[in-house]
Amino acid sequence: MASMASTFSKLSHHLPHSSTSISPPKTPSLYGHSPKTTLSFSASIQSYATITFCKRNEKISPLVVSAGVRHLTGSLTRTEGLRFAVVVARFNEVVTKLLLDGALDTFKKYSVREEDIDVVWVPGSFEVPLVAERLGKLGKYHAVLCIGAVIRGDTSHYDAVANSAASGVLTAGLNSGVPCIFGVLTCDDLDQALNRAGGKSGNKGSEAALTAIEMASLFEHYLK
Ligand SMILES: Nc1c(NC[C@H](O)[C@H](O)[C@H](O)CO)[nH]c(=O)[nH]c1=O
Ligand SMILES: CC(=O)[C@@H](O)COP(=O)(O)O
Repeated sequence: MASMASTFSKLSHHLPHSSTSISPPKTPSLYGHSPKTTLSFSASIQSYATITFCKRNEKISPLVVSAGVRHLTGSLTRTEGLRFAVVVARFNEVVTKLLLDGALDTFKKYSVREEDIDVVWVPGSFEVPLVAERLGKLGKYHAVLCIGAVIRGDTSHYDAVANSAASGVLTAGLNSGVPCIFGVLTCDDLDQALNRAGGKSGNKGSEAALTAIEMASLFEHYLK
């Protein structure tokens, strides 16, 4: 802590009087997200106050009034005790199985235990939201990851299923109060879908699992 104080106090010589921020130690970055700054303090605050703000693991209410701005972000590394449900649509199973594999690999990589994950299969993406909301309301899970693949056909059926899945998953989260993550592909053809299920455009199931971990952690550690 002494060396932290001296680092900050040295830095403060170079800081303007207005509020500024210091980056925290790097955590694994999310797809499309850069590691975010989570600590902020004013240059006018002396080192003692700075040390107080740096004790990130302390159980302090986020609503405590302080001279520093608190930036709250879910952690990808504090996954102990987090439980997840995954709802997967069987329609276009050749794609959704790959998305699920990607999600499960990611949970494993981030130390989520297998016994803390339940996978629930449903017929199609249209059925995903109802089940997601029920799972959220059970109060057993910190996040519900929704997986599906809607692929355009000849009629407007695609729009009905894709839009229902998207707004339904949003509603499931809002109604249950548990983060419901949208891992449903909406693609023009099978190639596009396979490219996003472990092909050349990555694996969206894996990316959605990262989002689920971050949101679960945010809720568990700061928003309850
Ligand atoms: N066409 C796709 C569907 N259609 C099925 C619906 O999701 C639903 O199961 C049916 O309308 C009965 O309610 N589902 C997908 O996941 N992907 C599609 O491309
Ligand atoms: C979701 C779809 O568009 C597809 O499965 C339905 O195909 P179609 O529009 O040709 O009936």
